[in-house]
Formats: sequence, C-alpha cells, structure tokens
Amino acid sequence: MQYYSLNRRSPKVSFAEATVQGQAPDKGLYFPEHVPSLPADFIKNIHSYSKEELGFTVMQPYVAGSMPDAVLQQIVKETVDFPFPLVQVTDNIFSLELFHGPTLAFKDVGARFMSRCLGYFNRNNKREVTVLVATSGDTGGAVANGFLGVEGVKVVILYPSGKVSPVQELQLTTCGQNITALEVQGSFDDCQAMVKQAFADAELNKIISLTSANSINVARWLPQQLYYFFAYQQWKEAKAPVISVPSGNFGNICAGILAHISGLPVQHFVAACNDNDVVPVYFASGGSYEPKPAVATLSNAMDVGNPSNFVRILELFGNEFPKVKDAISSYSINDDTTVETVKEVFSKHKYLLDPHGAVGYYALNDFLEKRNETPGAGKKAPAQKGFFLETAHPVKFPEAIEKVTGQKISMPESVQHLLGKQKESTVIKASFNELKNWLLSH
Ligand SMILES: N[C@@H](CCOP(=O)(O)O)C(=O)O
Repeated sequence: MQYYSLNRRSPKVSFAEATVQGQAPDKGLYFPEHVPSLPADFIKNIHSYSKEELGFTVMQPYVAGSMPDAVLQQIVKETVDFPFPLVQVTDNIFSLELFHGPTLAFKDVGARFMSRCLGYFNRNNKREVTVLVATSGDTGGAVANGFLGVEGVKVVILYPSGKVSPVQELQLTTCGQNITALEVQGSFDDCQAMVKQAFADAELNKIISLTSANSINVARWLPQQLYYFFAYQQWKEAKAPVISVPSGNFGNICAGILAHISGLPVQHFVAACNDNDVVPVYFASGGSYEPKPAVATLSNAMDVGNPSNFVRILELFGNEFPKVKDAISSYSINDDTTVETVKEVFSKHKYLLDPHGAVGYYALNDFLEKRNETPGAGKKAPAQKGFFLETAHPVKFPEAIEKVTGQKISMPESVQHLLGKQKESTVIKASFNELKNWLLSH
C-alpha cells in the first residue's frame, strides 16, 4: 500500500514512511491510494473472528509491504487486549463503550498501535525520534501511556492551559521518563497549528527527527476502524446501524466511513458536535467550510475549530457535497442540552454518559426519532436502531457528572493512582517560535 499527500505535491510513500514522517513534506495529510475491499464472506462470518484475527484482517492491506504479518499480528494483539462492549441503553439505542483501555478513552487503540509500529520501524535507527502531539483532552494521556518508556522515542505533548479536565491533565503531565508536557496559553487549534508548523520547518527537521501522534498520522488514524467492526460483531438487529460519533478532529468518524467503504454495513453516520460547529455549518450552508476559533465546552476533547481530518472525509467522497450529505448528518449540541441529556439518560435508563457520549446520544436519538417517524418508514417496518460511541469514561469528568447526577462516581484504580501526583508541565505562549526554541534547547 502506498500513501499520497492530499496536497498532491509530495511523492507517494509506504505505510512505514508515512508513519515516520507523520505529515507529508508539502504539509498535506497522507491518504491510502485505494480503500481495500473486505471479502464478502468476512462480514458474513464476522462473528467467528477473534478480536486479534479481525484486527489483523482489517489492518493488513494498509500496512502491506511495511512489516511482516507476524509483526502486525503481535502489534494488533497488544493493541486490542481490552473489551469494547456494545451496551443497550434504550429500545433503539446502544452505547459502544470505548473507555475500557488504560487511559479510559477511545484514543488508546490508535496510540498503542502507532507506538508499536514506530518502535518497529525505528528499531535499527540510532537517531532519537521526537513525537509531537497536540491534545484537547484525551489524545495526550493515551499517547503518553502508549509511548511511555519506548526506546529511542521522546514525546512532547502540547495542551491548552485550563481547557482540559483535571483527570486528563494528570494523565498527560505525570508520566515522567520520555514524556514532557507543554502547557500552551491558547486553544487546541493553536497547539495543533504549532505542531503542524514544526513538521514543515526545514531548520528544525534537519536537527530533530519529528513525527506526529495525532490522527494526522496514518498509524494513529487507521486502527480506529477496528472498533466499528467490533461493534458489528455484537450487532444483532435486523437493519444495519446508524452510527453517531462525537466529533472534534474528525479522525474517528473518518475511520468509520473508511470501514464502511471497505464493506462494513452502516445505514448512516451522524457527526455529533458541541458548540464548535464548523461541520454542522458546512452541511447547513450547502458545503461551505470555514474554520473558526474553538470555544470551550463541557465536552472539551471536541473543542476544535479547524478539524484536521475533514479534508480526508471530503477526499473519500470525491469532494462532492451531495455524496457527503447522503452519508452523514451533523448536529451541534450545546452544554445545556448536554447536561440535560446526562441527567435524563441517567434517571430514565440508569446509564451514565460522559459529556462527549451525551452529545453523541442526543444527536442519535433525535436522528432516529425523525427517521422512525417518516411516513415512508411504515408502521410494520422494524424501527431503525443505532449506536453512539461512548468515547471517554465519565470518571474523566467527575465534577461535571457528579453535579448533574448527584451521584459520587467511584474511581477506577487507573485514576486513583494519579490523584496524589504532582503535575509537571512547562508553560509556553501560543507561538511557534516558543515551541521551536524549546525543542532546540531540549
Ligand atoms: N480530541 C482530541 C483532539 C486531537 O485529536 P486527534 O484524534 O487528532 O489526536 C484530543 O482528545 O486530544
């Protein structure tokens, strides 16, 4: 498999080169030259696959030529060694819980997969690699955990000061060893822009080997397809599901669409956003995409004003608005509705949502109610059902959740051990020069 740059001014590269570079030299995102089709009997027999076999089958065409099958098998085995349960919440709605990994968010899959790929590709390289990553909440902790102690790799995490939850901040600032946190006086978009500028800076790249662990890196982005397949293994309903994805940087929903184009049955995608509504506005305006500054919300990991991966979604649909609109609907849900949704779902269904899951749930519920009410749906037709991605454990936002539900959340061991720790971060301005000087002096 070869990867091309979406700016189309860089040569094609292998999966290994795309992973090591992170972003193409022309500042474009790498994209697979074709979307592999899964054999028809794969979906028919999906229940007979173990998680490891399924992960290997899906990922193998994407890494072909870059590592032996046995290495990929081992990487997948170590990546998906925790559960991905699909839990019923209402008659028509299920929750795909992606928070059972070590840092309690969906990012663990991509971070673990990428850290192992990079470790393998870098095995004979004497030169240290610096992984730069921007986070609005969950990526930072997952990357810190996934890369902790990986030889020859140094991780620098940029996060917006005061805009991540206290648990998220502890996850990314207390690891020590090869992990450093830079607390940026700005927004996630500032962090992301600084990181992207670093990859394009010739002077910096002569001195330091840089790569990205955000979803702009194909090794972080592509394995996110796997949990859509894990969900389908557990899907017992008559019709293919509607899938609602809480969306910020849009890597996750883009991976789901990729899985669908490969052959995974999906009725429709719902991109569930908070007040950061660049994509809902794109749909409402008939295809005008205008990035704007992010605003802070309760679902902070989705506080993104210029989603990196939207360009990949457009590429998947040949940049044709009617095709994008047929496949995806989009919602913008504010904080008041998010809080009301957490309250209502807890009191009616005894299911505890986190703020991101609440955004996903609300959008899905609204979409399904409208779809099931349409006259064409017919009274006798089975109701359309779906699932939303519960992308983070509610315990990552204990204050907000306890205030809404009036219930104390019990802390899992993975959070308890963080609570007594002291955060270690270096505060820097939202300026590329500050980042560059810091990198050059460390
Ligand atoms: N939601 C993210 C923002 C970065 O997204 P990524 O998937 O590109 O790493 C976060 O939690 O940091």
